[in-house]
Amino acid sequence: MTLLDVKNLVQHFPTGRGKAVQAVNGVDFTVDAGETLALVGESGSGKTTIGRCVLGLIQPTGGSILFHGEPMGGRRTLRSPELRGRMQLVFQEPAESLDPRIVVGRTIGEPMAALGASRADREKAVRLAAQRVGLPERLLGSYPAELSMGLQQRVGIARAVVSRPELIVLDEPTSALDPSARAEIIDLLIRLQKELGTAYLFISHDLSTVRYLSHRVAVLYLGSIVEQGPSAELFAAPRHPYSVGLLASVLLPNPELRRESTIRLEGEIPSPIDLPPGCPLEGRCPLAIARCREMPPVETVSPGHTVRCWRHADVAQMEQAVDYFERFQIEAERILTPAPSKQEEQWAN
Ligand SMILES: Nc1ncnc2c1ncn2[C@@H]1O[C@H](COP(=O)(O)OP(=O)(O)OP(=O)(O)O)[C@@H](O)[C@H]1O
Repeated sequence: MTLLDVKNLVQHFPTGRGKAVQAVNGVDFTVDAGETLALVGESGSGKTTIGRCVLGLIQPTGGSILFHGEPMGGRRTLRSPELRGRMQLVFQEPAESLDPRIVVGRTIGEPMAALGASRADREKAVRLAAQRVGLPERLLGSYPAELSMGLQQRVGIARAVVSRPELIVLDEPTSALDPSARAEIIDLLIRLQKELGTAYLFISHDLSTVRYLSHRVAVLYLGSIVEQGPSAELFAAPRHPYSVGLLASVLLPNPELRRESTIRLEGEIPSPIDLPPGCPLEGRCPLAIARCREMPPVETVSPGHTVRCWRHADVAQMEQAVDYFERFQIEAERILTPAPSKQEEQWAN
């Protein structure tokens, strides 16, 4: 069942000099009940802006966002009475999203209070949510500053799941965490999705976590989705030069896995105020031809997989030999598996 249907979404922010930051430029995607769609891209590619539009927090310049077939925006936001508790948000910085003066048990219960739950129901829901996210009950009376960053993020997630929402927008939920807390939070999010059937819109620039969590991936560049497809397919055989560049850049730090990438992106990202008339990647793409400079690429669609690139057939051919999927598996495991502690090492020997 389609939960969220985003069509031709456009978000431009006027700069005051007759120009505008073209943050989102005609984006289409859907999210089904219970699935995870990852929005990936470098800083400034428009991920957070899309998340804010989806939750009705900003009014898009154009296009439509349907949640259960009804448009978002105007008075219909995640806080409107009809949608309260059905959509939630988890932020990147747990400390900033929690009120330092309020004990975490009360913070977790906020969505239930907004729904008008009785005190007894609220307390029951808070205990259940804390249990679900692995937050010991004795910590419910603590203040955020008394908890580690990983536990603070568990509080943020408990607050998001307490009302059993259908959709959670997760905005870089693990990027502020150390590797071991990150791995735990990823496992937790996967488990919660299985238990509760919640859909996730997972915003991230970190491809190694995206690979673990998402069913489908949409790759954003300068406010456009350049490639979108099933996660396994996109990681195994990316079809857009930008996706290849992103994947290769994650693998580059590890010399064991490094391979001379066939496609390297160099040069400056154009300004979102002055986007080029053709493909926005043209100036950085080693495969670019005259047509790329002159005309924006049309979207090529094969079942479940879209790509916007005039050279996509050549990319597919060039990248066939690279098993990114296998390389990612190894690299993601290396990144996500915490090094054993000194004590563990002593026990092992
Ligand atoms: N309120 C605003 N006014 C003007 N420009 C904005 C506003 N919000 C975002 N932008 C611009 O829109 C573009 C997209 O920003 P956005 O925060 O959505 O990107 P992002 O991919 O989420 O980046 P990051 O990973 O750094 O959060 C950027 O150029 C940003 O400067």
